[in-house]
Amino acid sequence: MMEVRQATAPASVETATNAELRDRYLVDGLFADGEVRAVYTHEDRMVLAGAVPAGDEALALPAFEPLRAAHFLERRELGVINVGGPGQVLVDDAPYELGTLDGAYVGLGRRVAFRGAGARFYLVSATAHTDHGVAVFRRGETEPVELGEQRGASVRSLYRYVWGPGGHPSCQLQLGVTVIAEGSVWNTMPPHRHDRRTEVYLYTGLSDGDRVLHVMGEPDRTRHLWVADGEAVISPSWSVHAGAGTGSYAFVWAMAGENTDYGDLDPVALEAL
Ligand SMILES: O=C(O)C(=O)C[C@H](O)C(=O)CO
Repeated sequence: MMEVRQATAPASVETATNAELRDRYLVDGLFADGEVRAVYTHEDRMVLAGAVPAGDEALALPAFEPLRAAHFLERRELGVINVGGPGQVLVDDAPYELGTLDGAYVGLGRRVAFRGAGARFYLVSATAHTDHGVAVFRRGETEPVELGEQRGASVRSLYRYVWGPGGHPSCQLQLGVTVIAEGSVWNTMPPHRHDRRTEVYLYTGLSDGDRVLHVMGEPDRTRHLWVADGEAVISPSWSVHAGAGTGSYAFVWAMAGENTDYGDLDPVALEAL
């Protein structure tokens, strides 16, 4: 199943009802046992998906009809983060083991499937013009960038997996995981946007009763979304993206667009919000 969402204009956010905001920017219901569920957004043509293998069967990544392709990665590259228990990503039948919050990059042209009851694979894809191979990223072996401060309740560790020069090369995709420290609540504070890319956050590790208050929109007219575990938010290039959790959490960030320079972001001063 693949849902298609259109690109949106910044001014429409100010007057949108809560239901309209959620329909346009919140992605829920991605994870269902034995299925691959996907959303195609026309914002930089990113695809987000959840793949949940059940039993011992391999679960193949389908060539969803809206792609009009013989197979999913015919004209695309893929990032994978396992947000569940241990499992395998099969790339052209070769197995790669991924533990919780480990990641993988799969380049143009390859066939992908997933295996492992208990694993939950979050997938992000962008259009691609050349093959950048296959790579696995282990959170335990990745040196994080430490950000934030205790007085602002924003201490967090940012694990960069695919992030442009210095990281594994890609056509467009950038991908990583940020883990909020115990006792901190804020991600991406102070916030930013990046005019040259779309970014998507998938929140994970939240307990059932907790939520993240995710802030979006143009800096001087922000709105918010309440987001639960396993839900994602699409941030078009004009939108700030930041959030505060009511409990501990992590999130997967992924970007696609004009460049692969992680540092190409436009900071927004708190006074401008
Ligand atoms: O907590 C943070 O700060 C982030 O993780 C920021 C994201 O990586 C991001 O928004 C990159 O543009």
